[in-house]
Amino acid sequence: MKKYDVFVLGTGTAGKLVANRCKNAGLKVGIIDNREYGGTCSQRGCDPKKLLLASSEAVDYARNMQGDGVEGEVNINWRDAYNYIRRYTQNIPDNTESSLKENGIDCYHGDGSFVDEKTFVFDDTTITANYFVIATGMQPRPLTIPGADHLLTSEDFFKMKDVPEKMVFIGGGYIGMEFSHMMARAGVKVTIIEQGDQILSPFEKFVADYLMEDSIKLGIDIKLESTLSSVEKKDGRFVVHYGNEGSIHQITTDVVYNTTGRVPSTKSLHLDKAGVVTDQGSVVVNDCLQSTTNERFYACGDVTNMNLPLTPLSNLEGAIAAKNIIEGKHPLVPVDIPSVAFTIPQVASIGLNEAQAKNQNKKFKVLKGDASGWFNTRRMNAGTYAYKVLVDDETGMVLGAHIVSHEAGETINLFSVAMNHDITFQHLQQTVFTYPSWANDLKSF
Ligand SMILES: Cc1cc2nc3c(=O)[nH]c(=O)nc-3n(C[C@H](O)[C@H](O)[C@H](O)COP(=O)(O)OP(=O)(O)OC[C@H]3O[C@@H](n4cnc5c(N)ncnc54)[C@H](O)[C@@H]3O)c2cc1C
Ligand SMILES: NC(=O)c1ccc[n+]([C@@H]2O[C@H](COP(=O)([O-])OP(=O)(O)OC[C@H]3O[C@@H](n4cnc5c(N)ncnc54)[C@H](O)[C@@H]3O)[C@@H](O)[C@H]2O)c1
Repeated sequence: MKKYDVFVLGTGTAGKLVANRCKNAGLKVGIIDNREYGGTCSQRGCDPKKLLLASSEAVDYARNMQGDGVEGEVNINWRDAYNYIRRYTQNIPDNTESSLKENGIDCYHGDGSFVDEKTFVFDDTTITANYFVIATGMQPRPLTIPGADHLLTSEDFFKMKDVPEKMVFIGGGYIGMEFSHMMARAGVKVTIIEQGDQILSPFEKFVADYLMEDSIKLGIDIKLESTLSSVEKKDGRFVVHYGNEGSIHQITTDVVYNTTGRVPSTKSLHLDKAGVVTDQGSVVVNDCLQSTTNERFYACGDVTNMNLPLTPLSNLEGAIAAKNIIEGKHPLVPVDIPSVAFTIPQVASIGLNEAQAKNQNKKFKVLKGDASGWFNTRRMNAGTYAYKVLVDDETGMVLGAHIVSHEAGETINLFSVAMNHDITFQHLQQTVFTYPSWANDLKSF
């Protein structure tokens, strides 16, 4: 039997942060993970994805500049790119664990569950704690269609040593689109089967449509309003059956990735025995990130029912959960959250889209345009560049911004500063920026 002030489940972005903050405040802290330490973002999410993307970006840049200063064919060497991410990820588990231990946190490995409101058990160890923190994140959504066991996930993507000739992604969300763009640039014939009527459904249709057009030009075959029905293995390949407009179609391919979303990792924890209520697996928390049904429990990161599952939010929520455990009442103040899909071009967004602003009866003006001919894209033959910004008539504040461009993920951060610090769009436009730069383009929006 071990007793802690705080016991954290999960060693990803959120879990590590809570554990370290609580320990630094003088509390006795233990942490556990049921797999290697370090979590999703650094090992099987954002970071390895961006490392892989670096070669796609380099190739794309060089190809666009052919005949305008660059000559010679440039291609992606996937095996080298695979080794490149391995070199980055391989030390993360050990480094994460040793840094937690050096801070005086007790580190455990195991797959445990709750037996009552204050007791967690794994192997032959029993843990009691004043506070438990659930930071177990999410995992790929399992599908139940016939042949589901043939489907690979985003985790398998990062273990792929060589690229096949053909690939199918089920789901054209963040992961499906980001991976498709990398694969198409590596020479793979990609098909996306997406049940919705647009790709990247959380994004404003105006910018998602530009990406749709670019993706098609890149050679990606996108089947919208199409739902996967089954997958069968045939002669060492896979036949994907999907429904569209009432009939069933099929595609033969080498690999099929399930990129239909992610679900909270809470099933094996038996949170019900601890009196912690969940909603579709997500831990239901109040604005202090405390379980609404057991005050000994906090939750943060992807596993909560609070925010979008993104790394900056796992960080933010981890910090708030720690502050509440250490000091008491510190509610999470709602913030405007920027988000970007790392395709080429990138699609980025913050705040309300036009339909949402109308539904909320806002009075606003829409600044929208195609900037493909502007200097920033022209100088690198980068092609697509478009924006839509919603500005409140009364306050002059930005209600929402939506951009598709080579650097949309950076430009959107300027809107985040403005929206989160009450800077009007006019003041943003009046700011002096470097020239020529993407930030400076805001003056012409
Ligand atoms: C392919 C991909 C690309 C992404 N790209 C981006 C991006 O570019 N930008 C961005 O902001 N976000 C991105 N995300 C999302 C981002 O990775 C997550 O939001 C973030 O990692 C969540 O952090 P977390 O600490 O909440 O959970 P995690 O990092 O998932 O940590 C949860 C930890 O809990 C452990 N765990 C699970 N179950 C148990 C259990 N029963 N007992 C003990 N431990 C358990 C897990 O092993 C894991 O170590 C991406 C995700 C994926 C999959
Ligand atoms: N750049 C980033 O910030 C980034 C990158 C990757 C992941 N993420 C995070 O991870 C989360 C999960 O990403 P994701 O791409 O797995 O999920 P997602 O929710 O973004 O996309 C899933 C897509 O699959 C479609 N779909 C679901 N079931 C289907 C079916 N049976 N047949 C066909 N299509 C189907 C959905 O309509 C949706 O478009 C995201 O919500 C995001 O928060 C962020």
